[in-house]
Amino acid sequence: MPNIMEFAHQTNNEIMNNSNQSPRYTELFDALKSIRHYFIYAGVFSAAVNVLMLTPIIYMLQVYDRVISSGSLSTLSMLTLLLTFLMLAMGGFEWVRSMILIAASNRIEHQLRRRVFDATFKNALVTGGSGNTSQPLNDLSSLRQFLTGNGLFAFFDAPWFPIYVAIMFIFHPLFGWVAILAGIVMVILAWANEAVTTKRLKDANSKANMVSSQVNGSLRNAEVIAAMGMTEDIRQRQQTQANEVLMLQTDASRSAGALTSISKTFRMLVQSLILGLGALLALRQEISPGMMIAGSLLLGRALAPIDMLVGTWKGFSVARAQYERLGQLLQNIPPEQEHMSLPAPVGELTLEQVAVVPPGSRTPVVRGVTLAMSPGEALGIVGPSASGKSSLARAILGIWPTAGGHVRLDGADIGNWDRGQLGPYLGYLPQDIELFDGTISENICRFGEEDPEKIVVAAKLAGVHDLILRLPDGYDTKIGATGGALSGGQRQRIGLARAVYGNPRLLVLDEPNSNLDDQGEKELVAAIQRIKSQGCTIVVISHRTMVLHSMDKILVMKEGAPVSFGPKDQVLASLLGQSENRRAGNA
Ligand SMILES: Nc1ncnc2c1ncn2[C@@H]1O[C@H](COP(=O)(O)OP(=O)(O)OP(=O)(O)O)[C@@H](O)[C@H]1O
Repeated sequence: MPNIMEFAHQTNNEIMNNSNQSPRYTELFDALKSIRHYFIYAGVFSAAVNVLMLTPIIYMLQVYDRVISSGSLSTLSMLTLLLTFLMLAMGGFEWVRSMILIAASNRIEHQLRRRVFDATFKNALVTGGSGNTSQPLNDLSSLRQFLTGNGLFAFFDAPWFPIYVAIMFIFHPLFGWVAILAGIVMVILAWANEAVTTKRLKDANSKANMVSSQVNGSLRNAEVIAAMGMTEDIRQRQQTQANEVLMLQTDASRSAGALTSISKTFRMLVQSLILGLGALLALRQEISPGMMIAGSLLLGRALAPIDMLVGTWKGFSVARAQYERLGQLLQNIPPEQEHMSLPAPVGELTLEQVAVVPPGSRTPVVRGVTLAMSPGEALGIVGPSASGKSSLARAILGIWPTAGGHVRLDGADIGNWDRGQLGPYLGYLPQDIELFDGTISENICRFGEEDPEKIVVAAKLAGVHDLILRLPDGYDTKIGATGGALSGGQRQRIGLARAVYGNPRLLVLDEPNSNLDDQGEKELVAAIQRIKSQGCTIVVISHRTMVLHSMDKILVMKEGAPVSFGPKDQVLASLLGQSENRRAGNA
């Protein structure tokens, strides 16, 4: 079946490795473009701030060259009044500028949060586990914070460098040349800073993220680790990687720290030297004493943003890496296409030559499954371990795309349904039942709007109502992410209540009885009968015969392919016959 391999190849290349394409990050760029007016306003206020920053210099020039020589107190008081007013205005403009940037950052977060959230989840699905990280959401909030941080102001102020230099040229050409030279040296220092830190910081960050997700994974399995005395080995593994992060970060911080010190020292030195140059020119009567001091102040002003750029380069590099990671994610995971709204499904399930390739893999694990189920019918899937049962269940639910053939619900390909619209009509109890942090009722109603009546109906349908009432806080009992105060069997049964919440039309149960005793299994069979009688199509993966006897049809899987499919009695009889033949052969 060559088309399966092609699909797998395409899946890997197109979905996973779009990173090979030239990075354009159109979506992220467009989002930033949509808030450009905020940056324009911030630029206008920056211009006003930068013009007003000349006020103290002009004031000083006037005081030196006019007030001191004329001894006019009224001129001094007028100038001082004007200075106070303009400085207050400058402070106000600076405040407005930072408010504008805060508004811009809130806007970008609102605009992208939902999309990044969806992409983060879809990424976890399509990468088959390697992309299970909340990093994109952290990246978004850090990027937003950078947009409001001080570092960004440097980018607004830096373009004013030529204007300050032009004024210095007017004072004296030598002043201008010194400023240009100093600016060039500072830019070289900033560039060197970038060159030595960026790669190290990027490596350190991705390693740090890996370490943190490994630690989270270890914490989730704390019991296994403690029981088998693995703490020391896990700690050492974590420590080795944490040391690498530390080394990379230390290296980057050391180089950045050295270059920042050099840059600061250089700026202070040049500022003093220009004062000396000014004194020389004043002695030669080429400039006034006021200009001598104004020159030094102007140089300080012109170089300040460049100095700030050097200081914030680290933050800028981190923000750029975040921008690239986010851009890459949004590029790899395009927004969900709008699907046409379909009428509520009745539960007609058809599989046509279905083939499945796990995300991130190239090998098909299910091939050629064809079957049809009517509403209210139950299908049992049996087969040895790793025969593709759970993979087929995921394809039936549309969590994994089919690599060949079609899974149809009410005639429409499961992939063409709008997930938001379809979700309430589907119920799923996976093999590893994950309950979420919250109360039992929140878990049962899938964290949607709590409807006590529907919650109790679901609990009764799943046969767990009495069990829940016996718990200390009943439906309000808090359970942690790992199931908290519940036993394995209780978790499984509450998972079943969550799956049947809202009267779904298609219910997929992956080994729902793995943690149940005989009594629990009897209750499960009764629950399946109740759910069936409501017209829900049920797919159950199970090894146990008690559950299989309550099914209508059975599919037997082996090594990813269907071995037989048909009415329960017929398939079970043939399975029984086969195993008796084997036993007779062995005897
Ligand atoms: N995320 C994945 N990425 C790659 N391969 C996978 C993934 N999940 C499952 N597989 C492979 O698919 C094959 C079928 O696995 P699946 O879980 O569907 O089997 P199963 O019949 O449900 O097994 P069991 O009865 O043990 O639960 C296995 O060989 C497994 O290694």
